[in-house]
Amino acid sequence: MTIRHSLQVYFIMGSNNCIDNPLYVLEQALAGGITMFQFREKGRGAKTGTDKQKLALQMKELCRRYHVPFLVNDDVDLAIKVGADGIHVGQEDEPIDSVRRRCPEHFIVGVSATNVHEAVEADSAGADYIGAGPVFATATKHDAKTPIGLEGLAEIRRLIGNTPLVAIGGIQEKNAAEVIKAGADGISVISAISASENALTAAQQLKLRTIVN
Ligand SMILES: Cc1ncc(COP(=O)(O)OP(=O)(O)O)c(N)n1
Ligand SMILES: Cc1nc(C(=O)O)sc1CCOP(=O)(O)O
Ligand SMILES: [Mg+2]
Repeated sequence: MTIRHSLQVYFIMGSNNCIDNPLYVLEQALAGGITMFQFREKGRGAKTGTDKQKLALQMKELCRRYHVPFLVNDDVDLAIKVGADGIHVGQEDEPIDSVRRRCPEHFIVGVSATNVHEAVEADSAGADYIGAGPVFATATKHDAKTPIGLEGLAEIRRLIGNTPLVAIGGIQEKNAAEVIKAGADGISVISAISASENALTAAQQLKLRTIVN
């Protein structure tokens, strides 16, 4: 599967994003058809050190069983150590050229963009995909920037051409289809799955809403 296609339903989660056991939630989401996963262990109550590494390895193994790419957020050293499929870095994380020098050649390297300038810069720097957002308001990331809206997402698509593009921030079943229509190759979500009553059906519904006819 190409990176573009893997972006269709890109689930992001850390242990502090869900009430249930995160491994149970992840397996339900995988069974429901998510196409990429990012381990994002940060914020209040997040695991650290060997506890974080152990959970990363357990989540990686689950993703391997479902043939879904396993990426790590921010923590390049951990991504390399656990044999992840890639890393996601934002504007305040390790620069992409430094990440490329340190990571295995096959690594998927995703880069965040909160505006058109950052998107064009990330594209020029050789990001494998761009995570653009927040598209809508979100309470999940305490330091999220001002929402760019569907217009901002469409402008980014116009400026980066065919580079794989995933939208993030406040995306739910009700607005997923319009995000794809605006030009994203896929949606990236945390709470739409991690805070749902049923992660399997939540993933299934998001997948149905992101199919382009
Ligand atoms: C797919 C995707 N897009 C954007 C982000 C946000 O990354 P960043 O700006 O580095 O913020 P944190 O997630 O590190 O708080 C992401 N993680 N994934
Ligand atoms: C991790 C993250 N990054 C964002 C960005 O704008 O770069 S918004 C966000 C949180 C997404 O959570 P939810 O799907 O629950 O809104
Ligand atoms: Mg980051």
